[in-house]
Amino acid sequence: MTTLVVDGLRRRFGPLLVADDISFRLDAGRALGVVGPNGAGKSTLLNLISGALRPEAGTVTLDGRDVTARSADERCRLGIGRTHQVPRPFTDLTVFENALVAAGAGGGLRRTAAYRAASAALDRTGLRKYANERAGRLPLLDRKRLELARALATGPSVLLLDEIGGGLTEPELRILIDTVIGLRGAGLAVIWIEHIVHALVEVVDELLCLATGRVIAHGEPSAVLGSREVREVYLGEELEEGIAG
Ligand SMILES: Nc1ncnc2c1ncn2[C@@H]1O[C@H](COP(=O)(O)OP(=O)(O)OP(=O)(O)O)[C@@H](O)[C@H]1O
Repeated sequence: MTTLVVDGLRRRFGPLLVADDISFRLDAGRALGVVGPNGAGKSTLLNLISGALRPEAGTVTLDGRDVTARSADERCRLGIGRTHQVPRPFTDLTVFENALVAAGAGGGLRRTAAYRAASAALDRTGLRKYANERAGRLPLLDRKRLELARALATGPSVLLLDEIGGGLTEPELRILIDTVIGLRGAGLAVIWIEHIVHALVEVVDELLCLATGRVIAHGEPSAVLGSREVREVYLGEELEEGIAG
């Protein structure tokens, strides 16, 4: 069973502490939502897990293997896949070619295995019918799906999602939520950063709230959303929306 363990992660940017002793574990088939105000350190946390950033202290362990010293490319091959907040497809390549590049260059898969992984990623994200479209021509929902498909094509056991719900309509969001529920059901461990709290609450088993790089609450979603400290850092708006939704 895949287990991601994050232990005591710490990172600063200049004088600013953006990850302050962050620890948690996540098993296969579980989903963790990460919330927190702008600048809380959510994307930084994903970057520390994916290897885009190195911590000053702390470790990231995947299936009992310490990957802290591994590069982002190596971690991707070991099973940590991610999406980016701003989708970055190769706009001149087709949707299938984008997934194929991710399977090969990101996942380290070759030939038939890469084709299979790319093809499965398009099926899981509902993009099969656009396989031969140029990625640059896709509307927003499908660009988000392609970002997800590219992460899936790398063959992850841990999937890191960075605000893939932003800018979508409610029906589009519904499709995305169902897709992520399916991925978790298929045994992936999912970490999803999202400002749209009601979407997160439908998918995740636990929530973690960050503020100024520190975990201020972590646990069952309704308990986290009900906590006074969490409500104080949000000062209302997004969180009220989340609870109402
Ligand atoms: N490369 C960098 N150099 C310096 N400061 C940075 C860098 N990346 C992020 N920061 C700062 O670190 C803090 C945390 O940023 P981060 O992007 O992790 O927050 P976030 O919670 O993801 O925010 P948002 O919800 O707005 O995406 C912010 O104050 C940000 O300005």
